[in-house]
Amino acid sequence: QETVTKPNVVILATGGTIAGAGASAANSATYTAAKVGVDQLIAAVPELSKLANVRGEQVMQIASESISNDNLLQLGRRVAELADSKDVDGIVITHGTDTLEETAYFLNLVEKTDKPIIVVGSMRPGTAMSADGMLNLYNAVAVAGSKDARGKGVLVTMNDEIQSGRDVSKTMNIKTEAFKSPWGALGMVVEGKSYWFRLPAKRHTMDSEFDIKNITSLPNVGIAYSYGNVDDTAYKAFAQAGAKAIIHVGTGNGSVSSRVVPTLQDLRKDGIQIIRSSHVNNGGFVLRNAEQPDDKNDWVVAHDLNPQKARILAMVALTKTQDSKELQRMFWEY
Ligand SMILES: NC(=O)C[C@H](N)C(=O)O
Repeated sequence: QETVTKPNVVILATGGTIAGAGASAANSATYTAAKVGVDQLIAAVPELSKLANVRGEQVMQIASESISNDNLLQLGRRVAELADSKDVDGIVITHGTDTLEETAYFLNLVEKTDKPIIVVGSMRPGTAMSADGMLNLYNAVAVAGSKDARGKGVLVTMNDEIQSGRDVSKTMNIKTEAFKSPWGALGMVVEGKSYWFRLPAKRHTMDSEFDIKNITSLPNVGIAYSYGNVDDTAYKAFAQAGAKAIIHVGTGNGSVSSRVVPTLQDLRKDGIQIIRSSHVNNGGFVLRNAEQPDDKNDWVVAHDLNPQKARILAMVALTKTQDSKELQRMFWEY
């Protein structure tokens, strides 16, 4: 009989709905997140042992809306330690879906490894009818253990799709078809096998200039949302609270209300970086000097990064530079 050596995959559990529990099987939306421990998650999918030698670690147990910068750093450091270990072939992180796109992008920027790192969650708790967590986890372990997932950056397996952690975003809060990228999925995972269609073009992991091992803390970056009749209250409050950068969530092209422009010009003169993004639903595409004179104002554009991803890159970038031109380069390259 042929002996196949199975890959070693570590599952780092952080909480979320994938570890959630409801009162009845009919509770697909009403439940408590972050209840079930990692050993129980693994035990619920016995088929994992056919894919890989799996072991679990409970890194934290929280709903992802409560993830802090310190949590991100803690998780990032543990991922780096495991990635450095010779007996680890791939890492899966179970995570709440609310900020999953932020954590996935953060790890994509700061982990210096080509080993697969997969972030996964679920839209329904494991106690619900048609719970999606088991299959999402099975797919995550399958991709984490596969050689062809190496070097593709941090990935997300939700709803049978393999998404780039850089691009993917939660676009819906109740359907299992929730995670989408404006530029499409990278591939599919079906019955434990991956099928690839495209590769990420942006810098990540091995090719990134950022390294979790050199990051001791992350700066305060705020996000201020635009709408009709907006004023500068939020921007001033973030500045007062010590923000080093403010992500402007503009309308359309990342446009800025005439009531807000002078404040943003002043804040920039005070040393705060102003980064223009957009709140359009299907992904923004903000270009320099379109609608606002960024060269003159010394502002930065987030290009296609949504506001919450722009915050992640701004925090990581500001650990290396305070120069707005360098910051803009990073926003084009990552
Ligand atoms: N579906 C989920 O995981 C939502 C939950 N609030 C969380 O992010 O932890």
